[in-house]
Amino acid sequence: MNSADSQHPKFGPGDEALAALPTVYRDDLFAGKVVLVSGAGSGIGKAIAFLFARLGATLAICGRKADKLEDCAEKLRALSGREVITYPMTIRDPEQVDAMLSAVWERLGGVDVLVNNAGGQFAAHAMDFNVKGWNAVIDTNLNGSWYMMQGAARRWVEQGRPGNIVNITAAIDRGLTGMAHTTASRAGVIALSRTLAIEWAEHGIRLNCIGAGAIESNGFNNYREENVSTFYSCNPMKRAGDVQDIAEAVVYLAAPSGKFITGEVLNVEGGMLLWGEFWPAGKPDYFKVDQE
Ligand SMILES: CCCCCCCCCCC/C=C/C(=O)SCCNC(=O)CCNC(=O)[C@H](O)C(C)(C)COP(=O)(O)OP(=O)(O)OC[C@H]1O[C@@H](n2cnc3c(N)ncnc32)[C@H](O)[C@@H]1OP(=O)(O)O
Ligand SMILES: NC(=O)C1=CN([C@@H]2O[C@H](COP(=O)(O)OP(=O)(O)OC[C@H]3O[C@@H](n4cnc5c(N)ncnc54)[C@H](OP(=O)(O)O)[C@@H]3O)[C@@H](O)[C@H]2O)C=CC1
Repeated sequence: MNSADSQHPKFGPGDEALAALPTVYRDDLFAGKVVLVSGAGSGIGKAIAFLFARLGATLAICGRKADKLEDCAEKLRALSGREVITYPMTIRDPEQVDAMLSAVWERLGGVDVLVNNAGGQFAAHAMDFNVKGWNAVIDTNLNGSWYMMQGAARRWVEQGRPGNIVNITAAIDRGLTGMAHTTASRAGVIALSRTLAIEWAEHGIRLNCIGAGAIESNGFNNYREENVSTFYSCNPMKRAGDVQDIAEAVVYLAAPSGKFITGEVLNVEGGMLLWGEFWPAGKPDYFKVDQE
């Protein structure tokens, strides 16, 4: 997405709108804090970065595409007047993760909050997955998030300072048809976070997950139009969430409001776990009920 497109994306708010979205938080909540957001060049990650910048944080952002990151960083600098570090890399490569974390720690002296937002999947029925596709999703969402978590935690322990991790996952408790690979990877991140919340409590490290439902964002561009339309009716609210719903939930968990919360999953999904159908790869005939 180039700079012009980022003002008028097909899905979700443009940059100008993003910078002015209403928020319940006070504008110095993260003053003096450093926040690292992965996948912040677009969609939900960008909204998270914008909100933390508005709340006084210094941002470091990473993702694969340098141009998207730089475009986002320019807007963040204009918004906050503070330094913003960009680091193009893939979270799938542990060496690139390590190099990025070292660079951020060196430039900013450390990080207070890590938001593991980078990730994704493709919509397909599980019978049709090939090995490469399965591995790509697991490697990105599960392994990538793990490298980031361990790398940050090691540095926090070394420095003797507390840390805070929020992982963006999906609302998977009822399964997600057409996304079996992502449910496996997100369940892995959730189980990992619960376990690490115990192991790393002695170091003052808190870890929590957001279970996102259908959130209107740049990510919708990866799905066929006829399937995207179902994302707006897959919950009792019969609408998609917006990127600020996730950004504000992340801030709630990362701020002092979340100081007694760890190992938790906060589902932000408009009630989708109670009711609704979601068919990102199309509805199989088996589930089609004749309407009389
Ligand atoms: C019960 C009610 C439930 C309601 C639920 C609501 C729940 C929430 C979910 C809402 C919708 C979800 C939204 C989002 O998550 S938005 C999106 C986030 N962004 C993305 O997903 C980014 C786009 N995806 C990717 O980047 C890729 O999918 C991937 C993660 C796999 C990374 O791929 P990469 O580009 O790095 O490529 P690789 O070379 O490593 O691997 C590509 C291989 O992957 C396979 N593949 C890719 N696409 C498809 C496809 N469409 N069908 C089948 N297989 C696919 C394939 O093996 C690729 O290899 P080849 O290219 O060599 O064939
Ligand atoms: N939108 C929704 O309804 C939902 C989204 N989610 C999850 O929320 C997160 C954000 O998604 P969303 O904003 O919607 O979609 P986007 O596709 O806009 O965001 C995904 C981000 O992840 C980055 N990314 C992907 N792979 C890698 C990698 N290997 N290394 C580094 N960065 C990577 C991308 O950056 P780049 O292009 O530079 O690689 C991109 O900025 C994802 O994990 C997504 O699966 C979960 C449930 C629902």
